Order: sequence, then C-alpha cells, then structure tokens
Amino acid sequence: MSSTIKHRRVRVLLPLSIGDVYDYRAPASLDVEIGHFVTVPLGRREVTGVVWEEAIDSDLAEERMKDILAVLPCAKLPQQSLKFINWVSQYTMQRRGKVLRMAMSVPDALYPKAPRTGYRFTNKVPEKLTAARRRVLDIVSESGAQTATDIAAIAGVSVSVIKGLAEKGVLETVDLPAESPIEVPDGQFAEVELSPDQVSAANFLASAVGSHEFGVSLLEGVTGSGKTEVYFEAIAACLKEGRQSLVLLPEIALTAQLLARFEERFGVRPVEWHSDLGQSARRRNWRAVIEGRAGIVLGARSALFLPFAKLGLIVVDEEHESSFKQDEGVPYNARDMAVVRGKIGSFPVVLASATPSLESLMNAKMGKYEHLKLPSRYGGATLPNVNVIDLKLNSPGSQRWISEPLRVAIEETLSKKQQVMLFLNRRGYAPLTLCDSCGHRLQCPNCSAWLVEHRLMNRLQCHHCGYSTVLPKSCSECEAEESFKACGPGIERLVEEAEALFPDRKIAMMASDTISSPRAASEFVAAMESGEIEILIGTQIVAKGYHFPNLTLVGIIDADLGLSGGDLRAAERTYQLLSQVTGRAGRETNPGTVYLQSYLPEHPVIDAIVHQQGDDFFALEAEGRESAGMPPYGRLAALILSGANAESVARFAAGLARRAPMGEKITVLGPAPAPLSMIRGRHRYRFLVKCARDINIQSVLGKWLQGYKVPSDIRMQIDIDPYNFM
Ligand SMILES: Nc1ncnc2c1ncn2[C@@H]1O[C@H](COP(=O)(O)OP(=O)(O)OP(=O)(O)O)[C@@H](O)[C@H]1O
Ligand SMILES: [Zn+2]
Repeated sequence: MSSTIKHRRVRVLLPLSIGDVYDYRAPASLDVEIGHFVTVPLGRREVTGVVWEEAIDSDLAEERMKDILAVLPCAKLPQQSLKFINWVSQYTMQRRGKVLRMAMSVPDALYPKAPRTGYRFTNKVPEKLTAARRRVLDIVSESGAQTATDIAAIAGVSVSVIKGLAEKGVLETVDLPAESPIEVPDGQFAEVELSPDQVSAANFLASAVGSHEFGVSLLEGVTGSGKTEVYFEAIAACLKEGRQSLVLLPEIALTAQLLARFEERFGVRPVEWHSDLGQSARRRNWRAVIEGRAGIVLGARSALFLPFAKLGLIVVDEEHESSFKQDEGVPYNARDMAVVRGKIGSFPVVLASATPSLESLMNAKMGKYEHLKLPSRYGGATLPNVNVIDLKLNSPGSQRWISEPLRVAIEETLSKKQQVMLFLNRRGYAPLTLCDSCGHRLQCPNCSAWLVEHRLMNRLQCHHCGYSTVLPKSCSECEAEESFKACGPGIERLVEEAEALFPDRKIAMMASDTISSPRAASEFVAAMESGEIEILIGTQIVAKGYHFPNLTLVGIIDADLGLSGGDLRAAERTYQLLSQVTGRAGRETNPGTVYLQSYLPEHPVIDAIVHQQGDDFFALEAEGRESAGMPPYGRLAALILSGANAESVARFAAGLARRAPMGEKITVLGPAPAPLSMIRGRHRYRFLVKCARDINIQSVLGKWLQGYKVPSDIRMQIDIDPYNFM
C-alpha cells in the first residue's frame, strides 16, 4: 500500500480514445511538473501524454510502476487547459483522453523544430519540361525557397519530382530559417471612428476585457451594423492587457474577407487555425499559442482546444450557427464550451450575431448575458426591402425555378450595373434522380439517402458517405434504357436556367465543394469585389458574413426549403439562414431588394423575414419550445446505436429500453430507427432523453448506462445537447 511508496508518483493522461490517467513514477533525474508533456511506456509502446495530477493515493505495487521516460522540450499545458479538458470530458460524457487528443492535435509541435532544407531555382531550365516540373518551377520562382514537402503539396506532385530536379541542378538546396516568425498585432494600428451605438457596445466590451472577469455579452446587431468593428475594439483592449484573443468562426471560407479586415485594423494577419492549414503552419501556430506569442487567433471550432498561455477574450462570430456543434468524436458545441472556457479563465466571452440563437436570447433576457444591440446598419445604409413571390400565383413553369417577377428584377438590377445573388441551399444538379418509366429512385447502397446528381463532375453522389457512381445506362428495376430523369433543382441546374435567361451575363456558382479552402474563398471574394461576377448562384456558404458593396438584389429560390425538416430547430434555423441571405443585399449606398419565392407566404418564418420582425417570431418560437419542454427550457441528450447487423442493434436497443430511466421530469423517446436509418452500411437506432432543466442529464444517463457492456460490434455515441436528429 501507499506507505511503501518511496518515489513520487504522478497521473499521466494519454491522448487515446480509450484512455484515462495512468500512474507513473517521476524519477528524481527528471524535473516533472503538472502540465508537462512526457513520454511514458505503455505496454510495448512509448506514448506521449500530459502529467495531469499528483498520485498521492496511488496503490499500485512498486514493482509494477513504470518510470516516466522523458519530459518533452515544450511549454507546459496550461492549468486552464487541464481544467477545461476535465470539464468538457465530464459534460460530454467522453473519455478525457479523447478530449486531450483535440488539444494535442499536432504531435510534432512538442519537439523543437528540426532544421529545414529548402529548394530554390538555379535558373537552369531542365531539358524536359513536364507539366509537373513546370508547376514546381512556377512555385519556386514565385515564392522562393521552400521545403520539398511544401512545394509538393502546393504543386500537387510527389516529392521525387523535386528531388529529381535537384539532381539535375535545376533546383539547389538551402538552409531555411527554422520557422517563419509570428507577427505582432498592434491595437492602435488603424483605429476606426465608431458610430454612437458602436461606441457604447465597444466601451462596454473593452472595460469587460480590462476587468479580467468572466462575463458573457450577446452582441446582437442587424446585418451590416458593424459587429466586427465593435469586437475589434475588445481585441484591441485585450492586446493592451498583453493577453491573447480567440475569434471563432463557423466556416473557414469566411476567414478570407475577415483576414484582410484584421490586417487593416491591426497591421498583421491573425494566426489561423482550421483544417485546411498545412502541417508546418499547424506546428508553428500551435507553438505560438502555447508560448503566448500568438496575439490573435482566428479559427474554426477546434481552435477552442488550443493550449492558450494567457487567453483574455473569446469572440464567437455568427454564434447561432449550428456548425459550431460537432457531432462526431467528442460531440460538443463550441459556442457553449467557449462560455465555459471563459469562466475557467476569468475573461469575457462575446457572442455576436444578427440572428442570435434562442438559447442565447433567453440567457440575455434572464440577465445572465449582457445584451448589446446595434439596431441599424452602419453608415446610413438601410435594411433591404423584402418581398414575397407567391409561387402558387407565379409558377415558373415545369422544370424551371426562376419566376417572372424575379427574372424582371434581375434584369433591372443588372442593367443598373449592380450584382445579383440567387440563393438555393442545395448542392449539385438535382436532389433526386428517378426512372421515368417505373419510378425507381437512385439510392446510395450504403445509406438510406438518395443519390444527388453532380452533372459538372458527371457523377451521382451520396452526401452522407461520399459514395459516388456514374448514371446507369438502364434502370436496374425495369431495364428501360436512358430513362433517368432529374427531379427538383440543385444550384447547378439553377445555373443552367440562369444561363439560358441571361446568356450574356457572367454567372458564377459557389458551394461548399467549390470554395472549400481559404484560397478558393479569397479568389471568389476578389471576383465579386471586382465585378467579374454579375450573377452569383450559391448555397448557404455565400449567405453569411460577406460584404459586397455592389450586391443589391438577392433572390431566394426556395424559401420553404428547410421549413418541413421537422426537427426542433427547423424554423429557427430557416429564419436565421434567410435573414443572413437577406442581409447580403444593399450593404452600402445602393439600397437592396430581396425576393423570396415561396408556396407558403403566410408561414410565420416567411412573415417574420418579410416584416423583419425577429422579436415576434422568437417570442412565438420560445412559447412552442416552452410548452414542449424543449431546449432551452428543457435538456436533451441523444443516444445513437449503430452496427452492421440491424437485428443485433435493434436487440441491444430493446435491452437498453427495458432499463430506461423513468421519472416525472424525465422522458425517454425511442428506440426508433434513426431518420437516416443507415449510414456507411451501419444501421442506426436512436434514443432521445428529455429532462427538466433542473435535472442533471449526465447523471441520468450515467446511471442508466452504468455497468452496461456494449457488444464489440455495436457503437454507442452519447450526444449531449444534440443539434442533429438524423
Ligand atoms: N465604424 C466604422 N467605420 C467604418 N466602417 C465601418 C464601421 N462600422 C462598420 N463599417 C463597415 O460597414 C460594413 C459592415 O460591417 P460588418 O461587416 O462588421 O457588419 P456585421 O454586423 O458583421 O454584418 P453581418 O452580420 O451581415 O456580417 C463593413 O464594410 C465595415 O467595414
Ligand atoms: Zn451513402
């Protein structure tokens, strides 16, 4: 027992999905502290983990104890990160090791930078100039010496092409500095004169940042009101405190325009964090964050788990966006966890949106959050004029989607040399393809979902698993030849129609698969800003955040899309999305107009958009949620079971159902086959647990599942506060 312990023992958390803490001996030869990244033996392997706490009560026999092997030459994981990981693990009911893995996503960064070899052009032209070689030479002559891996990645060639050019004397090697330096932002670089509304919001935030105290502000400003300028002042105040700021964005494509605005305001670009970052930038940025050198970080939700040395502010921009919620791995909502992070670190958190979530509005109403409002657009710009086109009265005709009134409006706008945006939240050519002679519908073999035709790529795709195939020549059911017919519109089909209606206009299409990287996004932004695009046709990706001064007409092709989804937030989400799209029109001197095409012009969501009466809509929505005991008035958790064998999943679910928690304030719905009853060949069943607000839903679930063994062929995922009900 512990009386025989001679050496200091510590608990080390390993970043493994099955992992928790394990006890190790801290040998006297090593200076081991809490938060150190260390290597330890695990079975036959050597793994890296974090010294989590002292293990005073460790009762493992001395002979079974193993030594920590090494302390890595990296700054310690800050105490606040340890606390945060513990908290997230408890709240989401996921293993701590799995949460730690999100904070240790760049294993390389734990070691000092190895010297790098760069390749540069010697100006000797190779005898044989292949396309691959040409791309390499373009890159090295444009941006100078770079590592072989970087060149290979940018040029899309293998490293051997570069090595080959070096052997031929076309490229030569040079020593590269270990890493490009992190530039320091300057809060006074280009101060902006704010409007009176902006001043009062900005002053509040700046003093909140200066107080080093936790507090949440909901910054609600209509589209184009200058929320960004306001939170920039909070960031400037944070720089003054010598602390780091984090700005979270829902979509990395949005960073393009924002990066430039940061640069104008603070003199340098912020440190970026998202999935599109190359390996060396990840490593550099991660180290800059843990060493406190990164002053401003702009990132996707995963940036929340970066090991900030001295975080002093988090801004969650477009806080209502459901893409802040991660469904896979550790299911968490970055907006909610940002608030927790602020509490742990004693600093303010700003939630910014033109259409805040019902959750945040309620917190503001109850006085838990400070409610800062910007009621009008900046610089005298007015909100657009919104009109509904009743499709029952103005049918565009069979296989067409642009009604006559909208066509006329487009024509007029273009003749004034202004830009048009047509919005349809559907990728591809058509959402459904069916056989004209027997009605057979093309479905994904792995998922319970239709295949979506992408005509530009000449493929049919599943949007759930990525399965893709070509259009079959004949129907597998009735053997009819060439009988398949596209049903309904996707944006590709809308482009086709727009091209037919406006043959001389420059039309561009944007969707998440066409602007998936920040580089593609900035090319798109440049084309919009220069007027190279006259009609922009896009999905939700172009609906938010962007500021295009000359865009004055927005046409919403199918305003009803999303209303019938039936999930808890369908109406709220549709309202938010339509407001965002509406908000792209007329953001500067030329006033904007919006046309919504709808079969349901009286629907409360459509009505709220037309009259720009968000308050009434939200009051109605809140009432509905309250009477149903749904969030934010109640708590939800989902339990998702999946496996290759439908029967065994169903059997396991039935077993769980027999022990389901009961109580006056607890309802368990299910098990039921999920709406997407199969994904990637796995059959899925769902439970939905609903509790009153004052019930700890984690402990309800914990008691239910305690000691329950999940068979190895079944996966069970717990999702606290689910946003996805498919
Ligand atoms: N005080 C100011 N001085 C100069 N320009 C400003 C000021 N405030 C806002 N602007 C400009 O007004 C435009 C709209 O501002 P911004 O993009 O911050 O609005 P927003 O509230 O974030 O809008 P959205 O919710 O639609 O994204 C931008 O071009 C911005 O540069
Ligand atoms: Zn599929």
